[in-house]
Amino acid sequence: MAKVLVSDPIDQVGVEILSQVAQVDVKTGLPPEELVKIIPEYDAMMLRSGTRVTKEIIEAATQLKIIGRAGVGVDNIDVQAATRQGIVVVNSPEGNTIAAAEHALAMMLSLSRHIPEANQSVKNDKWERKRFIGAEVYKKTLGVVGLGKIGSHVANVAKSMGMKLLAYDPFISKERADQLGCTLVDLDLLFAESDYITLHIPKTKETTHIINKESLSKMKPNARIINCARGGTIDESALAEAIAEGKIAGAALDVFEEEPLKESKLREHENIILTPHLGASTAEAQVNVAVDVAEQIRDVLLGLPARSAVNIPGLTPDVMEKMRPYLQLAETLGNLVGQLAGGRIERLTVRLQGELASTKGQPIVVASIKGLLSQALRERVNYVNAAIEAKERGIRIIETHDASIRDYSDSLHLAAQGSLGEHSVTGALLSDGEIRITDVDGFPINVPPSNYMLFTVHRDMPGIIGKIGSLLGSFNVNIASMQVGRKIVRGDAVMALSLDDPLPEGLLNEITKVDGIRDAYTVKL
Ligand SMILES: NC(=O)C1=CN([C@@H]2O[C@H](COP(=O)(O)OP(=O)(O)OC[C@H]3O[C@@H](n4cnc5c(N)ncnc54)[C@H](O)[C@@H]3O)[C@@H](O)[C@H]2O)C=CC1
Ligand SMILES: O=C(O)CCC(=O)C(=O)O
Repeated sequence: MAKVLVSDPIDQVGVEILSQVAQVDVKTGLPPEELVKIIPEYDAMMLRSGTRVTKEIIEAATQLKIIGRAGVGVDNIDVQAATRQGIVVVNSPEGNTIAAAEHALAMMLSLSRHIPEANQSVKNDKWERKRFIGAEVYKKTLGVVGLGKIGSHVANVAKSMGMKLLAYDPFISKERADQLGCTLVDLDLLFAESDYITLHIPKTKETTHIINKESLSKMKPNARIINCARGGTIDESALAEAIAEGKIAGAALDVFEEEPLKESKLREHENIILTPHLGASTAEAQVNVAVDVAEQIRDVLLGLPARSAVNIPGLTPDVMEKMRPYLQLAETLGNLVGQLAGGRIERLTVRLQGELASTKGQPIVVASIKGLLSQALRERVNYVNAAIEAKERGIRIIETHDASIRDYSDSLHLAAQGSLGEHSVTGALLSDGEIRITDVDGFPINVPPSNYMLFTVHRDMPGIIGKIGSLLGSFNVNIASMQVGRKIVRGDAVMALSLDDPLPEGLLNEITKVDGIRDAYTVKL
């Protein structure tokens, strides 16, 4: 039975889903050295933001097939290392959207009305009504940085509270911003005009310290900043300094450069509100993300696709479902051409032909590479790491589309340059989804792929086929089917044989000695 490690607290419903297919061990708060020790036992891992899945942990995870992040951000996982090792990383892109948006809105109102300090004051037996004069958000300007799922919900609610909305997001169209009632502006204008600035961006190279000493100096003295997105997007010492000097009015932070927050000047100011990464911490969101991610882990352990994989570009379940027969075709042809071309492949050309030419090529290319590398890497190559493995091996991948080639209504042509020279194969799908190899090295044939195959290039002359048949028979190798393809009579021809048994050692050499045989290749599909 598969084993799943749950390394952060997740809702019980997630554990129940995982338990349908696996033994589930809930071990939270493990130190990294302990995690490295136990991770080799596990097939899957499920976590929130509390566990850091480092390269070291991934390299020790020899059985791991999937890492599930019960939440949005995967910045606590070394996704690159996981990809390299063929481990699928999934998340829950929408399960906690509302929770995080509502937390940001709660932070904005708490900042405006001094709720945390007023609460503390009453609990300290005081009644300080004059001390806590607040500000209304009505008719104030909210600058939303990052107009994705959470930013959009914040904008929607803020609009209904009568706020004016500015937004900065270089990847969002003006139409989408208009729909949300936001005016798209550049960052400097957003900083200069906003009374409230709320961040809803991932942490990237571009967004690291997007709020810094310089940007803080552009803000209004009454500006208040809210960050319920990612730590590291704000330069925390510059922020503490700006607030200490009265350059801006306050900040509310849920996320930090380092979590848990260590010694920090942020703690010193009354007009800074701090929460311990609670954006997703609602009962509803925790059920949503636990179900979403546990279902994906269950599916992957059952051999089904994951719906929100962050490291299988282009291969969403929809695409997988629609393209499955073509992906199978591509894998088979990749495997075949890889063996014909020998090891040390330098180049793979993938040509989508006929009606297939209008299809997005990337999934088919990835599947072809997976097939190509499958002899060398076996189960270590999958849809996650195929492209990266090819790149690291220096294999040039060329994708072309040609709608004018219509031998079959659609077909796939793969050519590979390897240590045995340049070889090509073409294949198509029959109406029942069966795969046919329709061309080898330019010779037309029509054979289904089979476990063991023998291909020969020979002179088209009487007697050759019989000789090969007898030779195979003398070694007790049974022929399941045989096809010959030629371009011209008595020129060169290709013979494709499906065999019930693998070729015994030495037989291939005997075959190449037969008069008229130019080349012979044995292939295992
Ligand atoms: N505090 C918490 O507990 C939670 C935090 N989050 C975090 O909130 C953030 C937003 O999440 P979602 O809205 O779900 O993500 P999303 O992917 O839907 O939206 C992110 C938006 O940021 C934009 N963006 C990317 N680079 C940008 C840049 N340089 N400048 C401006 N905009 C940029 C993208 O175009 C996108 O529209 C993420 O970092 C996520 O990890 C999410 C849930 C809970
Ligand atoms: O799991 C959590 O509580 C953190 C959620 C979060 O930050 C995210 O989903 O990006």
